[in-house]
Amino acid sequence: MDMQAARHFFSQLEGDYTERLEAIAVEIERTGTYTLTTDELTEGATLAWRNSNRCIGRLFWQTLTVRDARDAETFDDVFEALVSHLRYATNGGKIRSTMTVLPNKFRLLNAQLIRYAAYESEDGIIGDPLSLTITRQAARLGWSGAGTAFDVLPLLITDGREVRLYELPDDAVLEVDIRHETYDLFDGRHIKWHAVPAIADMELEIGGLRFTSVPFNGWYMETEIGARNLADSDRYDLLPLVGASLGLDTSKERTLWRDRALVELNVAVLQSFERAGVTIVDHHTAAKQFKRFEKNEHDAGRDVTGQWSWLIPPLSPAATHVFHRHYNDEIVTPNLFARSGCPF
Ligand code: HEM
Ligand SMILES: N=C(Nc1cccc(CNC[C@@H]2CCCN2)c1)c1cccs1
Repeated sequence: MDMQAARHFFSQLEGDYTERLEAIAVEIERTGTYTLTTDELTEGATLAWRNSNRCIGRLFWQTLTVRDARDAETFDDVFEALVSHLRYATNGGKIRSTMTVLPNKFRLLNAQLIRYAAYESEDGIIGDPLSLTITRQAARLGWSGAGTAFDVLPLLITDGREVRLYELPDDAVLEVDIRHETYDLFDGRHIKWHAVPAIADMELEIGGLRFTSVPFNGWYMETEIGARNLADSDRYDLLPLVGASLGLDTSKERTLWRDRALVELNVAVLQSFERAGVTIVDHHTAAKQFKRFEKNEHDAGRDVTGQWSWLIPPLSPAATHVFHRHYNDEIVTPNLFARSGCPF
């Protein structure tokens, strides 16, 4: 552990940290590491969001709620913290951006707090193909779902020695029925999606310290659901069904039936979340908010870093300003990284 990384972090905070840095130097001398206060942890997590190059939602970086659960001792403490996180963040649909910092000793095998299970059947996969592995792991631990395409997976929590399985209570998992106000897009099939996206497989780095268990949520941009989760051929693959339900000529690409199906599927997602009173942002509004973020950062004398290929939305990217400018993809800390330790 080096003082250099600690000095870099504290130099970004308001105020004089000379004495604090001297105390940290002593702590590192004695223990090889140092401990952040809850306030320092909160500030660091907030800066990490501001530095997340792939995130289009950064205008609201100062609104993050950070819950310090580093005192969790048992598996039950961890589960309670996660359920409490989901209830607080969901807030009846008025979603609050939240991060819970757990002790590094505990880790979630789930990539997201809420994900749908996947089952292999003779006519293909039922549910979310991304969940095939975790569903098998849950089954090995005695879990069996109802077998529908939208079975919420249990949490798999490990302390490095054993894995324990916890079912989320229904009141911690808000879901939205996806229906178009004008068309029956799914030929009567019941399609839904969960309200809160909560990432559980990334690590937070602040001042040279790695926090390896920091589930965090925001709200969805509709394209994540309508242009990827429900549309990708290796996810729910609904475009052919939507195209047929709209009466489009799906026999050849040049009718652009796929593009028409995508637009109506994304309209249905926006209409459904709005009808349910659940926070969501469309990709045009999200891009305009990101433009305001760019201006705020410039006015604050800071350079914006970003990764163009992730910042452009998957639907009509060139209709947003993001597509038409370059971003410096330099990685600054504090930041959030994929679990493998590298940021990409
Ligand atoms: C508040 C509403 C938010 C919106 C609408 C939003 C939107 C997005 C979108 C659309 C992506 C790309 C995801 C993908 O394509 O898979 C993304 C990436 C990301 N966001 Fe945000 N975000 C929000 C809040 C947050 C918060 C609260 C954090 C953390 C404190 C955060 C950190 C990140 C990170 C680290 C990535 C990159 C993920 C990766 O590398 O896999 N975002 N965001
Ligand atoms: N709206 C969100 N979307 C988001 C953000 C970060 C990461 C992810 C998940 N990315 C991985 C998925 C799954 C494969 C490709 N995309 C989603 C948020 C999730 C947590 C806070 S905001």
